[in-house]
Amino acid sequence: MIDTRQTEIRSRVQTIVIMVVSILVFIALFIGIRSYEERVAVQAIRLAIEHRVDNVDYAQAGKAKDIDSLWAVYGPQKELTEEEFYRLADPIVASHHTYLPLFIALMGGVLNFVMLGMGVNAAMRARQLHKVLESKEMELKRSQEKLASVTVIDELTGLANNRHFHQVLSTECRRAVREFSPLTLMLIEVDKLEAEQLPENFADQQAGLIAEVLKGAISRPGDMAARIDTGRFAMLLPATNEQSPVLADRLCHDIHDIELGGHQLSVSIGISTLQPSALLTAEYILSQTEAALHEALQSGGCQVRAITEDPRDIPVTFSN
Ligand SMILES: Nc1nc2c(ncn2[C@@H]2O[C@H](COP(=O)(O)OP(=O)(O)OP(=O)(O)O)[C@@H](O)[C@H]2O)c(=O)[nH]1
Repeated sequence: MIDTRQTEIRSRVQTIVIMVVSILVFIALFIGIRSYEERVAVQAIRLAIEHRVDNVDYAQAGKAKDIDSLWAVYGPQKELTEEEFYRLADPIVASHHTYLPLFIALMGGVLNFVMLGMGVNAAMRARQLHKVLESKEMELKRSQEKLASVTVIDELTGLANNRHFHQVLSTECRRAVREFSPLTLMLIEVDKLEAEQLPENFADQQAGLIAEVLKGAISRPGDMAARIDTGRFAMLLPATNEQSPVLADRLCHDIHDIELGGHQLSVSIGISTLQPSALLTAEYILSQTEAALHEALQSGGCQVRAITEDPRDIPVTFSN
């Protein structure tokens, strides 16, 4: 999120600092030129007086920066009265004064007004831009949320993601009951490795390899492989009968054959094949399969546990 307040405060402070600095620069210029003019006038007066006064302390007179200090040098000579001195000095001073310092001061004032206007204008435009940006950010956020809600693919593995899996699971449960067909669900969990430190990205690479095995294992229309958590996968197999543990065993072995970074991969699998009945809901088949997986994990991992119903045990069907 953009911090509008901070940016506004910063630009205001910048404008004020620039204005203060420029005012100081113009004051320095004004004073500098005034004193330069005065020094030039002083030198002119010194030259004008020197041919009228004897025993002048030239070193002191050369150092005089303004008219009064020049008079302090000539005054003690008593050869010039103060009135005479200033009568001589005033026209010289007047002829050396220009309107340049005044012009600079005026320019400084005008420039500062212009800068103030530009600063105010820039602040207003910045505020407008921030408003536009904020609304665009909101739009982007809404689009991202919308996109996330329609995304069905797990980015890491290319399998279905957790949300999509749960949507399809509910649909398939209802379809299985309506079409009087068995439904198989497999939950596959990565076994914990007995290693102190695993290579970087190990978990991601492991997930990728397992996903490849799962994708390669199924070919029937309607089959679905999904990654539903960091180290957890699911296979949803519609119209798949109680022979399904054969497939689970095969997967378990195939994954165990894979080596990654010197470690042999290992998974535990819980599988359940349920026949169509009033019990067949997403929650029920998930809980059955979870229980089977839990047993496989509790038994030391790298194995399959199955809960399968025989079609002959389920006498009733219904449609929903
Ligand atoms: N849904 C589904 N189930 C499968 C698939 N492959 C195997 N199975 C299940 O695993 C069981 C044993 O598989 P296999 O040893 O390959 O025997 P199969 O009966 O020849 O399997 P198919 O060639 O897929 O008919 C099958 O009876 C199915 O229950 C598959 O691609 N999709």
